[in-house]
Amino acid sequence: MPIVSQEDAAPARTTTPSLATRGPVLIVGSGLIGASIGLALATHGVPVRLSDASPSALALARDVGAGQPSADADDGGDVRLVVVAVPPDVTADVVARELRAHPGAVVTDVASVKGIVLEELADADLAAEDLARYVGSHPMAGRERSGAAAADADLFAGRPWVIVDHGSSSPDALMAVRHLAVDVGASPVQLSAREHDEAVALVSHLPQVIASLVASRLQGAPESALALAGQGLRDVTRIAASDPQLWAAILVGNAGPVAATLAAVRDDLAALVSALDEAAVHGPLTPGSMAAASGVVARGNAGVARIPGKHGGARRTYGEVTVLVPDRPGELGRLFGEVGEIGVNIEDFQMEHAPRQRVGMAVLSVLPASVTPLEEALQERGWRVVSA
Ligand SMILES: NC(=O)C1=CN([C@@H]2O[C@H](COP(=O)(O)OP(=O)(O)OC[C@H]3O[C@@H](n4cnc5c(N)ncnc54)[C@H](O)[C@@H]3O)[C@@H](O)[C@H]2O)C=CC1
Ligand SMILES: O=C(O)C(=O)Cc1ccc(O)cc1
Repeated sequence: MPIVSQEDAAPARTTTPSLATRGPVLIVGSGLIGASIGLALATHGVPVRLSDASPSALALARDVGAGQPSADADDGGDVRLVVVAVPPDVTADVVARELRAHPGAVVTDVASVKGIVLEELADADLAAEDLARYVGSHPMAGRERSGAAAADADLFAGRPWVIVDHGSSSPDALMAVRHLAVDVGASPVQLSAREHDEAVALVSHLPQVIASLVASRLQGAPESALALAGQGLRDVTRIAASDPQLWAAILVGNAGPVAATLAAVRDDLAALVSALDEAAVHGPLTPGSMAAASGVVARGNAGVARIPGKHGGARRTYGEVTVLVPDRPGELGRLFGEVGEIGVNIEDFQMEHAPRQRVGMAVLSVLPASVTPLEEALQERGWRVVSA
């Protein structure tokens, strides 16, 4: 996300925007998620006010065009929607504070854990009519970088956005949060706090812990070993670059479901380690060791086949076209432009780099029927296509 001057940033407007969400919207916590929501709304003309405990985080979010600091806001009117986008351990306190501060507003939060926020809110001594204006939510999109510098207006496009009715959320409040999700391009999914927390323990919190554990084994590895790293290691460890403090709050905030999921992995791991120990001592053909090893990989095959496609629908099998791309500025953009001119949609994309080579391999996922025509058209245009 490029830094833009305040003059270039989307202006706050009071005119009726094209979205269902009505402003002013106040975003409390203008880091990665808060600023991404602010950008998505502000670029469609919704007036967005920002606040943050950190003045520098606030200034950065303003500079990327995510909205106006609430102290400077000149958009008139009362806040209609407050989005709390602070770390999970302070979320309930901030939600309670904002419910009291804006008696006419719907308040939502985007914390990655939902049960603990509800438990803490129950202790906040809020009036029933105030609690009715609160709806928990969680956009299932993010990245391994924090802060507004990594914000992206398209972060939520095509992603699920979980909405949690705590039992006495008002229909108007639920509708306002659904509108927010849809307006930023996401698909609302209603779940209970418990259903949410158990689901994210498996699909989000477990992958984070495993990525971190794998990457932590690399700390003392010799350079000569690291130089052999390929795409598999990069795929498994991308999210190991995440913020330790934020993730500590997420993991302890969802301690029960995360511990249960990790215990199941520990049992699978213990069985494999014991089979491999036997094979190490008695040889690779020791009875049971092949079955134990292939079982781990085969059960992984079955699991990975169940991950839905990029917009949450059934997983599609795409064909791949691999193209060698010179390691020069602009070459990838030229490739994408030419694939567009050829009339083929890129469904997914991966860049693979071999250490010390001056080319990268762009792996384009396209509909199976497009593979051969695309390969031929790219070759005619002078691209080096790697045959499957
Ligand atoms: N990072 C991710 O990929 C995702 C994060 N989330 C959730 O979104 C929330 C925000 O996460 P990020 O934007 O990634 O974090 P971030 O670190 O980029 O931003 C959090 C911001 O909150 C501010 N803040 C902290 N305490 C505050 C307080 N008491 N009052 C006002 N501001 C305060 C910080 O100064 C910071 O600017 C978290 O609850 C997280 O669980 C949800 C989906 C994805
Ligand atoms: O980067 C990824 O693949 C993610 O899955 C990001 C993410 C991180 C935390 C969340 O609460 C939700 C999504």
